[in-house]
Amino acid sequence: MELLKAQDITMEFGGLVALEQLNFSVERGRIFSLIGPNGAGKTTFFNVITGFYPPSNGSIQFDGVELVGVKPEQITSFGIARTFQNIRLFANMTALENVMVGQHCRMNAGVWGALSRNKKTMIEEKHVHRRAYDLLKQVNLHKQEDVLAKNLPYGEQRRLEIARALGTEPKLLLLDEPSAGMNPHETLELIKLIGRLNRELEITILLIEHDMRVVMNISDKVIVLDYGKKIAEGTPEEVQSNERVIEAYLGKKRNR
Ligand SMILES: Nc1ncnc2c1ncn2[C@@H]1O[C@H](COP(=O)(O)OP(=O)(O)OP(=O)(O)O)[C@@H](O)[C@H]1O
Repeated sequence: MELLKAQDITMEFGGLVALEQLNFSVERGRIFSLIGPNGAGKTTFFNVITGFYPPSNGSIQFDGVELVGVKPEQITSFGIARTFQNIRLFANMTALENVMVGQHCRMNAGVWGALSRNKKTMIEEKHVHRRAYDLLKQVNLHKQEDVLAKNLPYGEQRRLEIARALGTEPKLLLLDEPSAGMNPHETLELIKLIGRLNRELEITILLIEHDMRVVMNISDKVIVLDYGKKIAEGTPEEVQSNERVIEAYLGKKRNR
């Protein structure tokens, strides 16, 4: 069954059409990869799903709810979380604090509760603290709970971003180039982590990825964009041998 369904999504920036009448579905419980050459529109699509860019046309249904026109914070509370191509952590906060911030949208205490530090707020804070630690455990970073984000190695910063995203309790996790800058060992750990989140926490995953080893290893389905259009969709094997995909990557017969 579809968890996310985008219909006829067009995104224009001035005269540039970054996405053109894109139809795109992600089935619940699966791992989908979104690939395509540089500038194909992959990150733009993430920005449209998460409400950062209102599309010029089209609709996106998530778990039966329309997302177009909804603010990013509300989309997060519906159950969509993301990580970014360029890591966006709070550099001077510890690993644990970064994850605690991620849980903000699921907390009940408002500003007054936090300031007055009443009993209810204190209990909630304790809960948030414990859950943040559990999430660090999920990504195998619990031993680094007190390390400032900026002092973590690159691969660990990427895993911390994932833990922070998990704090929002997503049904759908969008990962933008999660393996970028990772060494082979870190990449292998990432592949295992993504598989575990999908299997054990039943999180549906859509990832943008350039590393074909990652894509081929973990994807149930691969969707290929080129110049804002979907040019192929299928299993990793099907997509790998698709003529249009090979042309797009090798730059043959390009007419734009
Ligand atoms: N805010 C913006 N204003 C103007 N043009 C934009 C904006 N964001 C993206 N674009 C353009 O839209 C097109 C698609 O960009 P996008 O970043 O989505 O591609 P991508 O497939 O994610 O590329 P990469 O793999 O290099 O990250 C590009 O031509 C880009 O320059």
